[in-house]
Order: sequence, then C-alpha cells, then structure tokens
Amino acid sequence: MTDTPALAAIDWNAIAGQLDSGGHAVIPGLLSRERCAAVAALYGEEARFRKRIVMGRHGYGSGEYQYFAYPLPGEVAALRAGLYPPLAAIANRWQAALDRETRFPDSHDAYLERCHAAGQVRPTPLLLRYREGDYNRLHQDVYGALLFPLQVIVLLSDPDRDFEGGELIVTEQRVRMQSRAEVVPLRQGDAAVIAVRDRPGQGARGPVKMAMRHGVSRVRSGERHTLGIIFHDAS
Ligand SMILES: O=C(O)CCC(=O)C(=O)O
Ligand SMILES: [Fe+2]
Repeated sequence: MTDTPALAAIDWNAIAGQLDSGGHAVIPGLLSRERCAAVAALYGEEARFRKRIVMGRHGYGSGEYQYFAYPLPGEVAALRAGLYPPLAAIANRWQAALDRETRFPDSHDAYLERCHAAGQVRPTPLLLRYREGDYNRLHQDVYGALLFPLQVIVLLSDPDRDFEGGELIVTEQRVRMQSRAEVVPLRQGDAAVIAVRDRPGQGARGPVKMAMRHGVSRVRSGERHTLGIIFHDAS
C-alpha cells in the first residue's frame, strides 16, 4: 500500500493560494476509504509505535495518540516524502516573506539529515484516536529548534457515519489583536495542510506575522481517527 496516485493529482496552486490567504488548505480525497481504514487499523498494532500519549495526563485535552517508530509504515512514509517537496517550495516563500534566513532542501531525506545532525532523531508522524467526549486543546507542534512550517492532518474516519463533533479548528493571532478561529471542513480521506507555528500575512500597512494554533472540538459521539504528518523529527 505504498503507491499514492492521489499525490500526482494535487492542485498545488490552489493549495498555495489557500495557505497564503488563510494559513490552512484542504487536499480533497488524498486517501480512499479503504486506505483510511487500513491506516486507522494500525492503531492497534503496538509494535508500530515508539510512544503512546494519553492526552488527559499532560493537559493536552482528552483522547490519545501514538507516535510511529521508524521504519514508518509504507503509506505514511510515502505521504511524508511525497508531500514534502511542494510544501517546501511554499515554506521557502514564507521564510523569505518573514525575513528568515533558513531555506528548506528539495527532498525530505535531505531535511531529515539536517534534523538528525541537530539531534532531532525521533519520528513525529502520529495516529490520533478520539472517542465520545474527547478533544484536543489548541497547540503548536514544535519539537525542537528545527521546525518545518507546514504539517498535514488526514481525517481517517467518516464524519457522516463514524462520529459527530470533532472539528479541526485553526486559530490565527496578529500582534495586539485577539485570535480568529476557523473550522477546517474535512470529509473522510481529505487532508488539511496547516501552518505549524506562524505564517506571513497581509496587514493594512504591509506584511505581518500571524501566530497559528490548531486543535479539535469535542467529539459528541462515535470515534474519530486522524493521521498527523509532521515533517521535522523530535529531539
Ligand atoms: O486530530 C486532529 O484533527 C488534529 C491532530 C493534530 O493535532 C496533529 O496531527 O498535529
Ligand atoms: Fe497537532
């Protein structure tokens, strides 16, 4: 299950436009229903993971998630490597807009070499599981000094059949302003691309920096699984 034909069909101009205007974008139908089920089913395979986090124990919300161990399952590895290059092009534009010097290499292997040389060696892709009453507090997925500014979240469950509530929320905050929230509408198999920590935005008097956070509203019933793809590794 390693080929991902849907990658070739992604309209990256549309994604870049959505990211530039709102800090988040949707890739429709990245994974088929069957692939979603296969990835979600990995949750029960303990040996696939390096760590399980029970969110209530850390003040992160309610529910749980597990970080994959290396080697990543084929589907997850293919998505991480395949989504990276077009996202790196967007990330590099953002770096320039924010007057930051770091530029990201063309291939994810090259970026991981950089992470690993800096001591960020632990894999960050994760599977999340929410049941009735669970939610995820607004947060930023920062795992060390090296940070790739975009991440991807794939909705593996079907909001029409599997769960109610449980909406992905993205907030942005400009200096001296209060936060603005948006719900990212996702169907099963859709992927959200979101800013990890901040992004360039347009203010009345020129470019501004928007601080970004994301979370998940309370699942009112059923079960919701997501796959999180973060491109920097963790220290
Ligand atoms: O379950 C979600 O929609 C959010 C997952 C998340 O926070 C992440 O992948 O970083
Ligand atoms: Fe997150």
